[in-house]
Amino acid sequence: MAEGGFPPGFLWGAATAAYQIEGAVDEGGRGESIWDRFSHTPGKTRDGDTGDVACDHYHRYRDDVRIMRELGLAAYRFSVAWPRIFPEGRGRPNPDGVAFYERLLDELEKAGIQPVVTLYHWDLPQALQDRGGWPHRDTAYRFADYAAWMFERLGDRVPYWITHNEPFVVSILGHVTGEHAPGLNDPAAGFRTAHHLLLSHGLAVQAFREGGRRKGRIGITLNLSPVHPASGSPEDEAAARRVDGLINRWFLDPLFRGAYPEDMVEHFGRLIPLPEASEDDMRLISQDVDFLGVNYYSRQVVRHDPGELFLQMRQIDGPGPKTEMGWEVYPAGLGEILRRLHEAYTKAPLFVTENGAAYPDTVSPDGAVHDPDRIAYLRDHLLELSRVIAGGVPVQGYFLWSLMDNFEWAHGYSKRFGILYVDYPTQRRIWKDSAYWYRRVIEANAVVE
Ligand SMILES: OC[C@@H]1[C@@H](O)[C@H](O)[C@@H](O)c2nc(CNc3ccccc3)cn21
Repeated sequence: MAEGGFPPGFLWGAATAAYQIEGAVDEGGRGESIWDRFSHTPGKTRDGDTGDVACDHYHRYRDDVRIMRELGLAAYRFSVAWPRIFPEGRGRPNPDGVAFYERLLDELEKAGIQPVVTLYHWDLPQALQDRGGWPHRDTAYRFADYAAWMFERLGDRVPYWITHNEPFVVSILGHVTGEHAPGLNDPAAGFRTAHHLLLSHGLAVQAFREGGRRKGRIGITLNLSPVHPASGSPEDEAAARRVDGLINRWFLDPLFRGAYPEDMVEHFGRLIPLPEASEDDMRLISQDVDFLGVNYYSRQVVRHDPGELFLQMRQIDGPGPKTEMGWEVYPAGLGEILRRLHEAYTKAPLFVTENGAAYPDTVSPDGAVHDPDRIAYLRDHLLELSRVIAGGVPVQGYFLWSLMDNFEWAHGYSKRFGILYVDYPTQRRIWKDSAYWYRRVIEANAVVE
């Protein structure tokens, strides 16, 4: 392949998530989620922003799919809101809830766009949180019931299933730092959550396999980052290894090696009561997946800090340019993490299930949205991806985060990741320059200027 080129059939897509774009939180029989409760809790999100309306995608999905078709997307990654299917998280399914996703699948099918469905992108039914949430082992079995029901109902129409989006973020930001729903500060609950998310993934994979002949493929999506020491000192190298041990290896090792990383079990075991990891659990967790989804945004740079309780480290800014999130633009990190996965963890196909950047986009007097920094970010990461694939790593698709500006969790609507600008008061979608550029990349199946 020429420099910047991609293999024939490479799957070009864009990604979103239910709570970030759908809105209509009280329509169609949807139950409350932990993000409804969290975002309506004063002080938890910027300016008190909530997903009540978001991008109103619940009502505008036909127009949004039309734009996806005009972009030339081959695939669209979205998540199903569990509380739309099971408003109480369990029991009787809600026909209006699944009907929305069937309508969305109809539009995608008409547009020739393959659906990539994430079953859990952070919006746990509040009713399950009230019964203990992810720290409670029973929630893993409720997720498996939800997943099995979805496989039965939509399995013939969905070629790619992703069980979870970023168990690290759900565990740590939701249950240790408290920046995300349900907003806990309880490390022991965080590690129980991590184990139950992985267990629920394994139970779902088992249900998927037991469902007999299945046309689709199933995997999981992890946020993965290379972790570099701030200096070559032994202390900084060790700090980087510890951070790598939590962000990356705490999830990769159970999934692909059937055990938690020994060094980190030793490290955290001294600080926190860790959950029992039975052989049966680890066998379920480490079943083969058909693919691994990788969300990549940036690298981490860390130095030793003996005063920090959890990992004795301090994250520092890398020298590169920063996006609006304060994340360093570091395209080489995408190649580093993908090559490491292929060499050290799995020969399974990989997908970049999220990559993108937030910048302070504005609508120019001419009505256009000029976002050269985003185009540069995407171009550099796609050039890196092209080189990785040319080097033999089986990356089969790329999903840009995000199709449209949306509710950026605790940052509310203050951060814009979309290639479509959303004018929230009117809900107009305005193509940014990066949308026109991405359409040209897809048409060429190669990076363009
Ligand atoms: O922040 C941008 C996106 C977010 O909108 C997606 O819902 C989520 O899947 C997502 N994950 C990351 C990268 N991981 C991460 C790490 C620490 C804090 C927050 C996100 C970025 N993003």
